[in-house]
Amino acid sequence: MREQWASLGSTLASFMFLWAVIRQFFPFHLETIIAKYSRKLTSFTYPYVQIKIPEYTGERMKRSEAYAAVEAYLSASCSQRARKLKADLGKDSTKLVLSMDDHEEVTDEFGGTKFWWSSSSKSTPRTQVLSFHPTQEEKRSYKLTFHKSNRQLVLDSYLSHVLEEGREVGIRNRRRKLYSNNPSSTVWSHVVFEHPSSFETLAMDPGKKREIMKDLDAFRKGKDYYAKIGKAWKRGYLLYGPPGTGKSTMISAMANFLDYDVYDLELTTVKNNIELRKLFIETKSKSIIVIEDIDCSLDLTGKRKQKSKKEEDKSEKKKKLPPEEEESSKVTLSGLLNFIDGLWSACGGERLIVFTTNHIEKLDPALIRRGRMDKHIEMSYCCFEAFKVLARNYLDVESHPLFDTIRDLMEEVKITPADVAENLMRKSVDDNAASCLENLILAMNKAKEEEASKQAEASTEENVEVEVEGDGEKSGAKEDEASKRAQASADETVEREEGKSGAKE
Ligand SMILES: Nc1ncnc2c1ncn2[C@@H]1O[C@H](COP(=O)(O)OP(=O)(O)OP(=O)(O)O)[C@@H](O)[C@H]1O
Ligand SMILES: [Mg+2]
Repeated sequence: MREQWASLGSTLASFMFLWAVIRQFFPFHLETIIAKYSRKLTSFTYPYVQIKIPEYTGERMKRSEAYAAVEAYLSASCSQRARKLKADLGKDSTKLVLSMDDHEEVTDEFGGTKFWWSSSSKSTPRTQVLSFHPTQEEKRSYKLTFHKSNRQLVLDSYLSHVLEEGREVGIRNRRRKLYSNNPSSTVWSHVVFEHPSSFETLAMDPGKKREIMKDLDAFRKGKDYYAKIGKAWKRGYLLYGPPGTGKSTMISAMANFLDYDVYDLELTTVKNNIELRKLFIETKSKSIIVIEDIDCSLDLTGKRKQKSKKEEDKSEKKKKLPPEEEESSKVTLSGLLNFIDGLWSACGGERLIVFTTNHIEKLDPALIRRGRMDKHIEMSYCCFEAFKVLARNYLDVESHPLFDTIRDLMEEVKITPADVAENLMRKSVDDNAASCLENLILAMNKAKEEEASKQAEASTEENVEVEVEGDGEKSGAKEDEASKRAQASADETVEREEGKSGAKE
C-alpha cells in the first residue's frame, strides 16, 4: 500500500515539474491559491502521519536526547536490514557501532504493526563566520511514518518503547566515565573509566562477596519494586575498614559489575550546600556517587552536637564573616543528609551512594543509619579464603605446599590484602610462585614478631602501672593507719585530761 503511495508521489513529482514550466505563464495570486488547495487535498487523502526528530533543538542548539535514543534504537535493529550504514567507535575502542546512513529507510514492527523510519540530512551554510571547518553544516533528522489508524498506538506505547530501548542500547554502547568535581565549580569533568577490578579478582570472604553481588543485582533490577514501595530508586553503601583492605577496589568492582558511571565527589572542594545540590542534580542515572574518607572530608558532626558554652565563646571570637556568609561557606551535615535522602535526591533514579571511612566510630549515627546507608560492609584484614583469590590473581596457583603455613599464620597475624598483594607481586623475572609465597611468609613472620614485642612492651607498661597503683594503695593504708593512731592517742589524751579535771573537782 505504502509502495503505491510512493509511486503516486513520483507521479506527483513529474506533475509538479510540468506545473513549474506552466506556471511561468500564470498570474502569481492564482499560483498561491492552487498550491494551498493542492496541499489541503493531499493531506485529506494521504493516510500516513509523519513525525520528525531533528538532531539539534532549542535556541542553544543542544543535541536532542530523543534523536540520540532513536539513533541507538535503530542501530540495534537496522544493522540487519539497512543497506547503507555508518560506523563509529563504541564503548571499547575495538568495536564499531553501526547506525543508519543518511537518506536511508528501514521498517520496524511493533505489536503486529509496521512503522517506517527514514534518515535525512540537509546542508546549510554555517552561522559561524570564523571557522577552519567547511562552511556547510549538516542538519540531520529522523522521520517516523505510520498509518493514521495507529496514531494512538504510537502515542501510547510505540514512542516510549523506542525511547526506552534506545536509551538502554545507548548505555550499553557508551564508554563509561569517571567524573570528578573541580574546586569552586559546579561542573563535573570526566575521563574514561577503565578500572580492571572485578568481583572475581576482589579478595574477600566468598559468602560476603556473594551477598553483596546479590544485593547489587536486586537493586539493578528493582525499578518496579522501588516504585511499588514508594521509595526513590537509590541505595546507600558504607564501606569501612583499615587502609588497604580494598574499599576503593570494591567501588570499582561494583561499577564494573553494574556497568555504571562513577562520580567521585571531593567534598572538601564544595563551597556550600547550594553547590552540592547543583553537583548532585547534574549526575546521571546508572551511576555510583562516591565520597571517600567521609570522616576526613568535613567536620560533619559539628553542626549537630551541642556546643559547650566555652566552645561557643571561642568560636564567637574567631568569627570574622557576617553570620549569613559563615553559614553558607561550607557543606553541613544537614546539607549532606538532604543530598542523600532529601526531596531532591529523588530526581533521576538508579543511583548508588557509597561512603568510605577508616573510622566508622567517628561518624554521626544520623549519617549512617539504615535508610541512608542501607548496607554497611566491613572490609577487614586478609583471611585465608581472600588470600587464595590473590594467589590465583597474582601467581596463577590454586594450591601449594606453603599454603598450610600461610593459613596458620593468617589466624595469628593481621595483614591487609594490600600487603599480601604487594608480597605476591613478581618483582623480577626470577621470581616464581614459591619465592613470592616465601616472601609473604617472611613478611607475616616479621609482623608476628613485631606484634609480640608490642604486646610485651604493653604488658610491661601495664605491670609498672599496677605496681605504682599498688604502692599508692599501700602508702594510703599506712597513712590511714597513722591518722587512726594519732586520732586514738588524741582521744586518749583528752579523756585523761578530762579524768584529771574530774578528780580535782
Ligand atoms: N580486597 C582486595 N582485593 C584485591 N586487591 C586488594 C584488596 N584490598 C586491597 N587490594 C590491593 O591493594 C591496593 C590498595 O587497596 P585500596 O585502595 O582498595 O584500599 P582502601 O581500603 O581503599 O584503602 P584506603 O582506606 O587507604 O583508601 C589495591 O590497588 C589492590 O591492588
Ligand atoms: Mg581507598
